[in-house]
Amino acid sequence: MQWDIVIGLEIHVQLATKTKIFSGSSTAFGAEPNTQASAVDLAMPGTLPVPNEQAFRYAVMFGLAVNAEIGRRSVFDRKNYFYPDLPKGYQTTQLDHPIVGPGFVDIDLDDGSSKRVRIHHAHLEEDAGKSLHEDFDGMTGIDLNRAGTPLIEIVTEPDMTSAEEAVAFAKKLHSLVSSIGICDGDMSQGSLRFDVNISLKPKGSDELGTRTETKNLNSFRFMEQAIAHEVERQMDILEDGGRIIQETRLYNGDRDESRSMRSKEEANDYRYFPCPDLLPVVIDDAFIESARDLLPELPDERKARFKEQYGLNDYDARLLSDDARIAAFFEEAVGQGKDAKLAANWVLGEFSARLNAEDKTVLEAPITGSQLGQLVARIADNTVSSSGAKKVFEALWNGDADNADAIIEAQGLKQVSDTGALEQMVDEVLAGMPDQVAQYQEEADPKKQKKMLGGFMGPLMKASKGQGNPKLFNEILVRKLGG
Ligand SMILES: Nc1ncnc2c1ncn2[C@@H]1O[C@H](COP(=O)(O)OP(=O)(O)OP(=O)(O)O)[C@@H](O)[C@H]1O
Ligand SMILES: [Mg+2]
Ligand SMILES: [Mg+2]
Repeated sequence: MQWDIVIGLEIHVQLATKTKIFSGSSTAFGAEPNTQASAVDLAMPGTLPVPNEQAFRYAVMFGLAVNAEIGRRSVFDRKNYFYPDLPKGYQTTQLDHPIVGPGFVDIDLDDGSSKRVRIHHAHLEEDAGKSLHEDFDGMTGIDLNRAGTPLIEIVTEPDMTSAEEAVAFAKKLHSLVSSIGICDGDMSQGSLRFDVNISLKPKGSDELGTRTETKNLNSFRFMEQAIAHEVERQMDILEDGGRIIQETRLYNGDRDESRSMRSKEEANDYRYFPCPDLLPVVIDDAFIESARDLLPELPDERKARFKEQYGLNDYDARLLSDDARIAAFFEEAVGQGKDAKLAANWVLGEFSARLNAEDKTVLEAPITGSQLGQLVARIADNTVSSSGAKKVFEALWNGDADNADAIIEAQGLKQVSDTGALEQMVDEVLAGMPDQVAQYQEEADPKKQKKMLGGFMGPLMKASKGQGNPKLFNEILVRKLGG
């Protein structure tokens, strides 16, 4: 039997506010456990929550960035459940009146096509605390520093049909929330967490199958693995004539295993009701417009600009525009914008490969965009050959000098582009190879002739101690041999 895969995502995005959503406690990461949880965060009797305006501003910025309607009147509800890291006994969240209504995000796929993923809504809520199992023997530690940290939960429609699409969407969302500055984007600190809802249906069928939800994936790689794992598990069950139980599952990426956390039958009854401590929040036009003013260029807009301004193709433009830091590095390297395609090749090629190999982010790179830009300019104006440029790059990266010109000078990598000198070398080399010259001139097939040119290049490069400009050598050769 052939199956269609159906995927919908719920994404928790930690908002980059300085303080919590309903109190003045700090949200800074890494403090001593339980030093940043106030009486309000723990809902001690007699305390009252005070909404953090910045959290609303960030949520509205997100809504605008995903083309969504903004909820003009959003209401907080209590979602009641019992868990050790939830001291209030309920999570303050939004159910029926979220701050962000329906919107969409367009994703680019590897085959060059693009696809629209609809956002069902996004709501504001507070995070819970954290249970710590590692440092405690026979006990669980509770750290409430995270309790009350503002989140938006983004819920998509079940529009994705493969792990590739789901990961592309997740990456796009990561790029979006980081670019607009509402989230620090640090996945290792849990700033973005993905819940993946997956079901299968017979190929072509209109009816959705029963879904499972795999919770709390915090890396793109685990997300991809968890989807592959769950699709296979469901397929095995369905092909054996079984049925899928709607349940929440946990995936262990280190072991590539998943287990059931709870089924729908044993699911919590959350007893949602409007929070009596918080009034509905009304968002007016002025607030929306001031949030819009804070939005920087969005990745999609940047991509369009890169194509237009620098003449890049769609693929390069996307790779360079998704991450604001890579985009900034590229634009620094491009300088006046003359050699954009070459700069793009170096940023996406040598530079990115080096970052990957050393597991570094752009910000940790030992060279700046303008340093790379100077090297690119020297390649473009023929001062250095492409093989010489690799040596210059290496030296820049290692900090041997802080600019390409100094390295080209110190390592004698300057190409000879003085035509007079090059012509003389060509004359001397050709004089020493009369048989090959005759052979070339007798050859009628231009393709074969072109190949034969290679035979002269070796001796020419040798004669110029590797510093002759190959392009110019080639031009001179063709001219002299042809005439
Ligand atoms: N048949 C299905 N197959 C795959 N995904 C589905 C299917 N039906 C719904 N979904 C997706 O499941 C998600 C449902 O999220 P939603 O927040 O509405 O409910 P929930 O998971 O029951 O609640 P909670 O927030 O408590 O986890 C959405 O992303 C939706 O697109
Ligand atoms: Mg949900
Ligand atoms: Mg869910």
